[in-house]
Amino acid sequence: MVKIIMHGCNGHMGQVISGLVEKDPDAEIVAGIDVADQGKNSYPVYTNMEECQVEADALIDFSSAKATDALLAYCEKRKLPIVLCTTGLSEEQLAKVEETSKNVAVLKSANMSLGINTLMKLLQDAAKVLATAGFDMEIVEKHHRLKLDAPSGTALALADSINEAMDNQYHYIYDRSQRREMRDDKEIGISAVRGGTIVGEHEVIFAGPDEVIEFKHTAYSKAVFGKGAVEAAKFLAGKPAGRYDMSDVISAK
Ligand SMILES: NC(=O)C1=CN([C@@H]2O[C@H](COP(=O)(O)OP(=O)(O)OC[C@H]3O[C@@H](n4cnc5c(N)ncnc54)[C@H](OP(=O)(O)O)[C@@H]3O)[C@@H](O)[C@H]2O)C=CC1
Ligand SMILES: O=C(O)C1=N[C@H](C(=O)O)C[C@H](O)C1
Repeated sequence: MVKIIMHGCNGHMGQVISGLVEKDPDAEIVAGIDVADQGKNSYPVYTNMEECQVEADALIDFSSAKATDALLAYCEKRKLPIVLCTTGLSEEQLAKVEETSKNVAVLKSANMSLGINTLMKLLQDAAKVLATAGFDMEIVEKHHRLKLDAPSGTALALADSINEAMDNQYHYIYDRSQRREMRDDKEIGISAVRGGTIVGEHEVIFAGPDEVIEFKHTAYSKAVFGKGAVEAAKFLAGKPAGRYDMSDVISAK
């Protein structure tokens, strides 16, 4: 039985995971942490992270980048493996994630779904052929009106995956509204759409002379992220310090 602390337990993803774990005989949420105790969880909820000293095997985080610094320090101090799913982290926070992973197991992934993590690999192969042949690459992401960060962490991760396969020759363009020049060969354009209740859509467009190839992933429910996060917590329990990602979880299955 894997014992989990749910950070951001009152939020949309915190509630999805609470529901999934209730039906899972191999996992249990032993405590939640959030800014308030709204009385909607069956486990104890702490509003002061430091006061939560409940024994656990892993912590799952879906909260806010504002909480990330304190959360990393808390998990490092407690030697508590952390599944970090919050997006919108700053460069400084990304460096802190690397530092923390020297002392405790950290699995950071902007998208916990099997589909997106498979797409990342497919895109590397596609880019090696198509970008090398001069195709332009653009990413368009669409999310619900409540999403705070843009572009999505997933859009950035997809771009990074492509860029890594292309020896990091590309730079990212987020806004063309002030530009009066043609697109350059080494850019990946990233555009964000926000509206309604769209769970999450990512399109990667390879546009070449007289032909276009599009890869598209659509999440139809937040459960795809929740399932991945619970699997990640089970995988991470008992792991030594280090940086992990969803490809480690998928290949261990
Ligand atoms: N990696 C992945 O697969 C996915 C990542 N995400 C990311 O996860 C994050 C959360 O998403 P979602 O659940 O939809 O967002 P919500 O806003 O619904 O939930 C976030 C929760 O965290 C709480 N919170 C805010 N600040 C703190 C803090 N300092 N300490 C503790 N809790 C805090 C919020 O409280 P309050 O409402 O009072 O502010 C809220 O209860 C986002 O960054 C999102 O992009 C989302 C889906 C999938
Ligand atoms: O905020 C969300 O909802 C999501 N955020 C993640 C991101 O920023 O990529 C993952 C998913 O697309 C949903």
